[in-house]
Amino acid sequence: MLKRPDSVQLATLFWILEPNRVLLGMKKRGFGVGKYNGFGGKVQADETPLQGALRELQEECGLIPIDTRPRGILLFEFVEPDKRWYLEVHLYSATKFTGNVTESEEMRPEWFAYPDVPHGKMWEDDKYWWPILMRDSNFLGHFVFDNSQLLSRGLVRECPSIPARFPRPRSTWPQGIPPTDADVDHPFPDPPLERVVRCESITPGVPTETHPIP
Ligand SMILES: Nc1nc2c([nH]c(=O)n2[C@H]2C[C@H](O)[C@@H](COP(=O)(O)OP(=O)(O)OP(=O)(O)O)O2)c(=O)[nH]1
Repeated sequence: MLKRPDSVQLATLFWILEPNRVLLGMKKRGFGVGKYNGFGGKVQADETPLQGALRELQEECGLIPIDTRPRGILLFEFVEPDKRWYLEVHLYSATKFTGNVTESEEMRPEWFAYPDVPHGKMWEDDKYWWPILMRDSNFLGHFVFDNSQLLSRGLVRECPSIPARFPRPRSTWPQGIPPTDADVDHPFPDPPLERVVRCESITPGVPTETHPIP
């Protein structure tokens, strides 16, 4: 029997989306090493997610964004044999920036034309929300990873406005108790939401279609 979850870590992801190309970073060390991703990392205790996102972007690739927009929150749930823990990742994007693209100890930046984005070398959940990012909309997502790495199920919802924190069905957020096993199957608030995409019962390693639900 799993223990109650005891850990929620805030993190960020910043996407530099020019009209014809996106700047990705190849993670050179640590969690997700070898994968291409946006730029980001853990939010520090004295920071808001936006402050953390701006700091991480500059540290990892040297850029200062001009037209920053919040784009979504992803709640990643990692289920391990004796515990489960959560990463609440706040996503931002910008199309304009100042500074020069610079490689850092953590990330090797590289521009990709949109048709060439290396989805096979990115986190497995990304393909479920990437289309929403690409059509300039926003989203909330909840993904469960077994043994920290294998995506086992998830749910993404396109939604026009992004709340300050990932919404919970109970009013205990943000001070209170992380979700129980029962809560995490229904992590979203009631509508209004424009579109739901489910990717449940994923067979590890097998690409699964997303299913828009009208
Ligand atoms: N696109 C995508 N990004 C993810 C997924 N899971 C996941 O942790 N990330 C991102 C969110 C964060 O930007 C990063 C995790 O933070 P981190 O642990 O790498 O932080 P860090 O190495 O920068 O460490 P630090 O500098 O904050 O100490 O990876 C995922 O499934 N998809």
